[in-house]
Amino acid sequence: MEPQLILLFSGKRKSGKDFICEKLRKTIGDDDCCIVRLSGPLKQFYAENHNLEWKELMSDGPYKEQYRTDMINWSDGVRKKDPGYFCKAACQTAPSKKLWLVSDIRRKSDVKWFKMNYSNLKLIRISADLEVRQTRGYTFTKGVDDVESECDLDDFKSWDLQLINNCQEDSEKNIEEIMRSISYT
Ligand SMILES: Nc1ncnc2c1ncn2[C@@H]1O[C@H](COP(=O)(O)OP(=O)(O)OP(=O)(O)O)[C@@H](O)[C@H]1O
Repeated sequence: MEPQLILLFSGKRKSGKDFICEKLRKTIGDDDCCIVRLSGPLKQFYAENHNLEWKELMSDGPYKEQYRTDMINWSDGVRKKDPGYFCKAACQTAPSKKLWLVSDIRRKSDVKWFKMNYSNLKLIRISADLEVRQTRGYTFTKGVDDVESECDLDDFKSWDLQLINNCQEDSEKNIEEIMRSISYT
């Protein structure tokens, strides 16, 4: 079964993409929806290639940050040959649910791939103030924050929803707004 609706989430590091997706998943329930992470197959293939612990890479800790730059460069090489490689891999292994929450689109080529392969999409941009992101652990890192994976969608204009996520209250409003804007049976 193909999903009836796919929500694609984008946002700068520590804007709270994962936080919002998890909250939404809990609100909607696992029967109808699941989170799809493009970083899943990317990290899995990177770990296999480099003899690393995949589960550690998937967690939100220092291990992930340690390898972030190299992972970006390595995955850019893969994407050069096939821009949709990680999107395809993530969707092929995603569970069959009515609604997919894709938590980490980063490039115009990700948007393009989903538009080419699925019809019912909503694009959602999450943002948070720099100071707030800093309290969540963000520090500017050269080679991570000034490259395509972090900046390519900064000038993208066709968002269906643009949400500010600075605090708990914002996140609750955001969930309500997303819930109002989606429909599937
Ligand atoms: N509205 C919020 N209220 C409180 N804490 C939040 C909120 N949004 C995010 N956080 C916290 O901020 C941290 C970063 O959030 P999250 O991992 O969702 O960001 P992200 O955009 O997915 O980051 P990355 O791109 O680095 O994976 C987490 O510890 C999360 O719990």
